[in-house]
Amino acid sequence: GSQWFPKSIYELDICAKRVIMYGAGLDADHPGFKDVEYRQRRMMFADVALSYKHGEPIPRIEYTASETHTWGVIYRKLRQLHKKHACREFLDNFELLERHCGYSENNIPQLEDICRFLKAKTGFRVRPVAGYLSARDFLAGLAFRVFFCTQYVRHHADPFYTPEPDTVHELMGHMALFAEPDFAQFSQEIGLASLGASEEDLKKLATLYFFSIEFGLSSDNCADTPDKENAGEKPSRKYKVYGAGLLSSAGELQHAVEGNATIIRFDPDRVVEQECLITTFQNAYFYTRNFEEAQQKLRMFTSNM
Ligand SMILES: Cc1ccccc1-c1ccccc1CNc1cnc(-c2ccc(C[C@H](N)C(=O)O)cc2)cn1
Ligand SMILES: [Fe+3]
Repeated sequence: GSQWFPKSIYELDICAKRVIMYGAGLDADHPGFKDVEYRQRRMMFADVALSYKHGEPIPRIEYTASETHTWGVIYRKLRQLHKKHACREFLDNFELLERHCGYSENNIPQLEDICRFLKAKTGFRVRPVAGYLSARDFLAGLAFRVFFCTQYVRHHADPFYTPEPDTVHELMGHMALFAEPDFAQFSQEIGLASLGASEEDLKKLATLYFFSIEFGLSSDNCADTPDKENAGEKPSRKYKVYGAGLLSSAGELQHAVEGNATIIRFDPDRVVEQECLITTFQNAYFYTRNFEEAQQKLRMFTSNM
């Protein structure tokens, strides 16, 4: 029969319980796997997420000294890289998070405070999630301007790249741009297109999400965007970053914009052919001029789906 999808924001409670991987990176080779204390801590976070219902305030977490230390190490490193490589919209909204939501190197912000801030800015909400949802359930949230967020902190063993999303990724990567109207609209339209979509179309939309919201680059706000004349000179700083998976990983961020990564124009017909790598750096990244352009190309693509 036809695919079920949530008809109201309250039915996201059903999606949130359909966790498919509690510890995507917690298989045998993940540093957290052997750490019993870490695994027990993860179970506490899962309980909070599974008992959350839409409309309730998000429970505040008392983070440990170890979690806060890991956060601080990453925060200081990422903020240096953000200043060089993050797009203007990200930087402007991140400053608001520092001013209004308790963002600092000594404090892991609370989802409840961020939720109130985003609701006032673009109507976006966040809600806790225990781990990976299916692409269908995850994208359905975006249709209602709801973003499922993990609340646990990555294991301290490798702070600059972790194979699974954690709260550092959500807070340092995703939150700032959900305060940006054009980005919020683009995100919601991916979600709307996913409601009731066929498995084939859903996979395409998840890949478009992946290479934009998670790993996207933009070229509009670069002082020295390349033109023909200086083609032969040293590679100028051509791209800025808006993808959360890059903005939360010091390792992959430097790989994408300081290494010699493959960077291709964001054209949906080409993007959907690219394989999404879940536990390593991507083979290629896609850039758009700006969110307006990405929005137009997405609409063209989904109207022909
Ligand atoms: C493969 C999959 C499983 C479950 C649900 C959806 C999918 C799926 C289907 C199609 C396209 C992409 C996906 C997976 N989507 C994603 C989205 N985000 C991540 C991801 C994002 C950030 C991070 C953390 C980052 N590396 C860091 O170190 O900060 C780690 C993983 C990984 N996969
Ligand atoms: Fe993410």
